[in-house]
Amino acid sequence: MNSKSISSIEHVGNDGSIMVCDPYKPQTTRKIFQFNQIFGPTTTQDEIYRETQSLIRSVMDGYNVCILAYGQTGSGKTHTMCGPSGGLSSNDLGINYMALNDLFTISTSREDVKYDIRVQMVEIYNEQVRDLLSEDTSSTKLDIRSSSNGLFNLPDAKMCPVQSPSDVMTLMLLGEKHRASGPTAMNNRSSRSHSILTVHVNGKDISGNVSCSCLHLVDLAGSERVDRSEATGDRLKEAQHINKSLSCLGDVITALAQKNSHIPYRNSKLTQLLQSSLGGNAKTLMLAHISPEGESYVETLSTLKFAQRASTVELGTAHANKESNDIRELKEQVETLKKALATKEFERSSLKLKENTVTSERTKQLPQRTPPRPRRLSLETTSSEKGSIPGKPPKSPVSAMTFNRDHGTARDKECRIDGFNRTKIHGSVIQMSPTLSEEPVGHENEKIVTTDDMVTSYQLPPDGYSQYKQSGLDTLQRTPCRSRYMGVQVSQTEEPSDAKLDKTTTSSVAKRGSHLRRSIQSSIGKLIHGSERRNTPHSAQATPAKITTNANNDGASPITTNARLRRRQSLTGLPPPSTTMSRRSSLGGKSDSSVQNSQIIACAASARNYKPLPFSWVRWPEQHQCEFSILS
Ligand SMILES: Nc1ncnc2c1ncn2[C@@H]1O[C@H](COP(=O)(O)OP(=O)(O)OP(=O)(O)O)[C@@H](O)[C@H]1O
Repeated sequence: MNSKSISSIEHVGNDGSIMVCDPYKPQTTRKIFQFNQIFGPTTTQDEIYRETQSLIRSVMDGYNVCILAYGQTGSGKTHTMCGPSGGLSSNDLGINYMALNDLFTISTSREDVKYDIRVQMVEIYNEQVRDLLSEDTSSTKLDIRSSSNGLFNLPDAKMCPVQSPSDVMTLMLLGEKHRASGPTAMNNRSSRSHSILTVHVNGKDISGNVSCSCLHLVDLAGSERVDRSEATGDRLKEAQHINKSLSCLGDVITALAQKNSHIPYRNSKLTQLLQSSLGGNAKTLMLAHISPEGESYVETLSTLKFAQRASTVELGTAHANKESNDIRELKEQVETLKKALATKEFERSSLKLKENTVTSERTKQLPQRTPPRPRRLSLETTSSEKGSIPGKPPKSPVSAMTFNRDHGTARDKECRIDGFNRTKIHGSVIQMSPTLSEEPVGHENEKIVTTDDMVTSYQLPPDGYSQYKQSGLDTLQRTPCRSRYMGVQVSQTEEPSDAKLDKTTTSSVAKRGSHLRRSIQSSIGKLIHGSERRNTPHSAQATPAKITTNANNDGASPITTNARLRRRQSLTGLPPPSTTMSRRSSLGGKSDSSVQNSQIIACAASARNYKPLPFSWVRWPEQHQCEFSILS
């Protein structure tokens, strides 16, 4: 303090009170603050340390302790904590050194406890944490990690074991050397960073009881008014970071004092690292440094207000981090069991994962070995398979009808029915959906719906339809009764107009769905295979009769082969096929009617292609049935 300047401190009481006023505005109100202890300018380092010695000793008992030096720049923080700048003399040693020295003294005095003391020293410079005990501090930027107990620490900071006070002296000189400092108008050797010296103390007595604690000795950078410190360039940048982090510290102190639910520890590296000391169960001591000169009245008032606020913070009850041998053994057992459990869980999950992998691989391989067989398909396939056995009739489609009725009816109700063909199309799709839903959806299943959507009028397969159009047979589309199934519908409704059909169809959706299904089912193994069987003497009569039965759902009006052939001939003008002609030759053979044959050839070729896959038999005949119906 300049001897010529006027002091802002009017009175210091023995009870820890202090009264300040602005010496340049004597008429302003005096401010009185109350603290635990006030130290004057003539107080020695040793006297200050003695006030803190009890705290230092409690570190050896397992308590966490933090001593902070706060105040404006040039107020003596570094002097108090580290001692005089430029070297350590035995007379003016700072709290840091004296504290560590004391720890060693206590350590040697307690013969029944073995202590392990390690030291870390870091600084927060421009909001970056740097290791002061590392040889190359510029490249050693430390990350703050959150530990399991929610507190922050610096696991990557160099931890130096110390055996004696001389070790401590060496490390502190190294840290001071590395610490960022620079001259300002307020201080020739102003600290431009916050330094944190952390002493980790682990003790273990002869009974096996252990204690673990740490001591934070914090020398904060001084708050400064830039107009007074005349900081520019790097100094200005440093000052901004310093003031910002100190502001964050003030926010945390304020939040703690007001017992807010949220404490903004994460707003700065400083408050993160000091979280356990500021709001935890540590024993914390703040040394507030002020400059008594009148020019610093504003800073002094600010520092005193801050310190008073900090003094109102209620820390949690400090407790020693001690563990008895029994507790420690139990904890070790718990940890061992936890690790064993985790290993078991891992093995179990690995096994489960393997099983899932094997299952999925099997599932992938399954379709290759066994093609998907929809329920309805099984009926039709059975029918076709049985149909290949002479004398054994195809399986009745009743079960398929029963199965499809429910689903088909439900779907029919949802659909907008605007005509026979649309109704039929939906019927055919609906028949597929419940069947397909029980099997893995295959590519061909998707094609079914697509094809139905595309060929809405007559349910032709796309390729068949194009060939059909090219052949000129599309004129048949305008003929209302080209489909056998349509013929059945017409006979029931008598009027094929859309309006009547809508009424009829809507009122008897379920029936029509059944008819459709029966029709398609009967067509699936009978129009295709049946036509093959027609070439054999025993099946030539049975197959068309079954088709009609399925279409009419009553089995009362069988159609003979001759009638069928006559009708085909009347529609197509083709001569009746030879009885010895196989289906393939009759459809795809050398017929005069290239138009009809080309159409049917497409279907037959499709049938050949799809034949190895029973699944395809389900979807293809539906289209084939319609195709065949139109042409027949
Ligand atoms: N109690 C004291 N007795 C003798 N000299 C002191 C005392 N306190 C501080 N000084 C001197 O005042 C100057 C500034 O002190 P110091 O560097 O400790 O301040 P500071 O608060 O740490 O400043 P900054 O925040 O800028 O680092 C130093 O030269 C220091 O030796």
